Amino acid sequence: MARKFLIGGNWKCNGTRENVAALVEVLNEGGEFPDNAEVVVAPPSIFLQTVKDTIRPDIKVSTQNVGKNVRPGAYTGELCASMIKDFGVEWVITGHSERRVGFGCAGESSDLIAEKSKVALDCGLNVIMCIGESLAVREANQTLELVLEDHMAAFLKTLEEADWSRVVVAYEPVWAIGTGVTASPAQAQEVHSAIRAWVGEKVSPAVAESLRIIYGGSVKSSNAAELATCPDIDGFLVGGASLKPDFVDIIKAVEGK
Ligand SMILES: O=C[C@H](O)COP(=O)(O)O
Repeated sequence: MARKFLIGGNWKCNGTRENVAALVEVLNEGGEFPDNAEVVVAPPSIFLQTVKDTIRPDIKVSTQNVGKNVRPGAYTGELCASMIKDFGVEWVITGHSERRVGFGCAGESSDLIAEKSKVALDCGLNVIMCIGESLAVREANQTLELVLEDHMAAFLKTLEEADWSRVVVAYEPVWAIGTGVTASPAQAQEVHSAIRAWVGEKVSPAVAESLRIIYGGSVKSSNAAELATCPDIDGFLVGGASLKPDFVDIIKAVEGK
């Protein structure tokens, strides 16, 4: 069965009330989306309510992170999985490289990210789990080692086979995020296909076949169509361009792919 493309817009820490409303309007007036595209946007938490209430029904909403605790409690600054579920949000993002690095604070480890992902899955949420290497790792020829044996291995250790049906893996090379440098289709395809083969071996061939592996890193409408022709690229996680009308063109770029 063909995998449906997942196109995610990660708004990161961007937006004012005014331009969030304007962005929602652009998306709402963006016309019909391709049948083979599923669209999710992840606004900053403070805008979740307004986006959820005003965005077109065929765009789902996601948080950009999730706490590791299932239940509400004394966790200042966190959103917990049961709270997100109760609020009616269906998706969460985990393990974005910006959270792994930590903005000058303690970053999130692969084990913590896997733990958070599992908690979210157990609460019935869908999870976009991010992985990806830095430029130094790529230049040292250690991309697959890091992505598979560290990032993916932590998920493997923590998730059960049934969990993978609500998982999307987002491969985001850190050197391509926000830099304008996109991985070439060949570079992205090489890693995506290695991830799928690894999942086939370590989890099951059926899970590997149905798993959506999306690419993130300077995706724009000008490169989306070509990336979408790669057999193991099942969509995109878009940062900068998801804040612009270009996001609608990225969604439409997967038409017929
Ligand atoms: O989550 C999205 C990625 O970090 C990609 O960001 P970017 O499209 O601005 O490069």
